[in-house]
Amino acid sequence: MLKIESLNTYYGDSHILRGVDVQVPAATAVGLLGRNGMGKTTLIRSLMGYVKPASGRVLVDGKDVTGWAPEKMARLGIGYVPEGRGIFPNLSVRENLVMAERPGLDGRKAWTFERVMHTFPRLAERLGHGGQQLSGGEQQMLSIGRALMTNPRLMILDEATEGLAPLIVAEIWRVIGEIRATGIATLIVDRDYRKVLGHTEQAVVMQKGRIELAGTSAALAADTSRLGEFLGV
Ligand SMILES: Nc1ncnc2c1ncn2[C@@H]1O[C@H](COP(=O)(O)OP(=O)(O)OP(=O)(O)O)[C@@H](O)[C@H]1O
Repeated sequence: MLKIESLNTYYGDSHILRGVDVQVPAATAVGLLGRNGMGKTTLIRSLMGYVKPASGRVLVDGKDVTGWAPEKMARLGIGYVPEGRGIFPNLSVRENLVMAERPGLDGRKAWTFERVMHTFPRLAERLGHGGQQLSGGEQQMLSIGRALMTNPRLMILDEATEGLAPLIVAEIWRVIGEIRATGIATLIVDRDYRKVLGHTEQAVVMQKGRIELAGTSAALAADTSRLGEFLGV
């Protein structure tokens, strides 16, 4: 459903993305791997409309949506959980969730407030708390919950487990598994390449703004020498 073709993005004079091609087929989980600073977040920000690519195309269901604003991309059914979380700190947990609620493009309401509560019991216990009163892990859950309330067809998760305690990290991976099982396509960035490869069907590895490796996650996981070369593991 998402196709990125020959994307080039600059920050000022710095050429960051250098002809990136990535596809996320419907209901498929794709991992985006690469060391720090290789361009993963820039790729996501370019496809979501936060940064304007200099050239190349972003296609959703074959339609050219390059340069569309983030709100318009969200209305196409793309849920984005940004690195560093995207919640409203001054609103309560309930308000953060309810304001995000909307049916999917096809009218589906698979994800409701009740279901998000069921998925994240911790949030259910803190409905009246303000976003800023939550722990880092709870904020991350709220950020994922907000994206799910939009009933997306594709979820983009950028470093959703970063800086969290092991138990919370395990909880987030469990939820990622649940999201996948409901047929939502996912694009997952995470430092834990084993977990990424274990939770995706396909993966790409970025190095200095280029896709250097791409294939099934199983094949990439088996090619430890090449993974080591690009991920430094
Ligand atoms: N707003 C910006 N202005 C200028 N350069 C930037 C900006 N954001 C990122 N960069 C640079 O672009 C390059 C790619 O960064 P990006 O954040 O996309 O990498 P990443 O693979 O997501 O890594 P990380 O895991 O560290 O976020 C880096 O060299 C970074 O320093």
